Amino acid sequence: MDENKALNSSRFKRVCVFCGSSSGKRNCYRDAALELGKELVSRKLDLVYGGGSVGLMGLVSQEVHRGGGHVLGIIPKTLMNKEITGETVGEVKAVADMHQRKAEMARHSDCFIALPGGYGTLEELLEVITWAQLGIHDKPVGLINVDGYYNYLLSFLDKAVDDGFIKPTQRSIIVSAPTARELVQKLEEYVPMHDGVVSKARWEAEQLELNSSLQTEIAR
Ligand SMILES: C/C(=C\CNc1ncnc2c1ncn2[C@@H]1O[C@H](COP(=O)(O)O)[C@@H](O)[C@H]1O)CO
Repeated sequence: MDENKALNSSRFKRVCVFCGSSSGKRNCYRDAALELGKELVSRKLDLVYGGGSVGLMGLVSQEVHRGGGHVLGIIPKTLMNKEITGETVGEVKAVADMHQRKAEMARHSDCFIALPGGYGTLEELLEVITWAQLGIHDKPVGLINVDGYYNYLLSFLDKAVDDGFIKPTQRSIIVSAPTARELVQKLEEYVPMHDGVVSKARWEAEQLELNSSLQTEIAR
């Protein structure tokens, strides 16, 4: 198959990106954010992210927006102050709090990608892995291990498997690769495991309920 055809026929439509609200101290992190933005554009994939223009979040979102992709930023009302998150490109969706934000980011996406980041990125990444482990969703989850940034996290997960806290089958929920291109390709090929304990249908119904009460709250 020719490469352009392969790039245009993704199993995904919308990709959720978790990444630093800072840019980090090394150029490789900024370069990786821009490269991910370009990769999404080349595959005609839309972006869902935490909103705002700070740090790597700003770089990815601006790159996708510049390339003509749709950008959806999901921001809690308390973070909507431009002094905190900066200007957001594309569509902005306001939510009540951080919990609603994560649920909405997940609901609007077909897969998840983490770039380097800090506590916020780790928390978002680990939550969607936990949801996959429970069977709440079966969307692929991956991280871009830019210049070995996540080596310690990946080693820690191996230690958790060795010591019996993570099942070997569940270790494979998280996919990693050094570049955006390699990671997206791996996510395209990812086959979800099915030994979760919670019904996906029930979770989706709960999200719908939460969403309608949220709309009422925001409208007030
Ligand atoms: C606290 C600071 C800026 C806050 N601005 C943010 N704007 C939008 N989204 C944010 C912000 N901070 C965190 N997030 C979410 O968490 C992830 C980034 O957190 P990290 O700790 O920087 O890794 C990101 O994916 C957002 O969804 C001033 O630094």
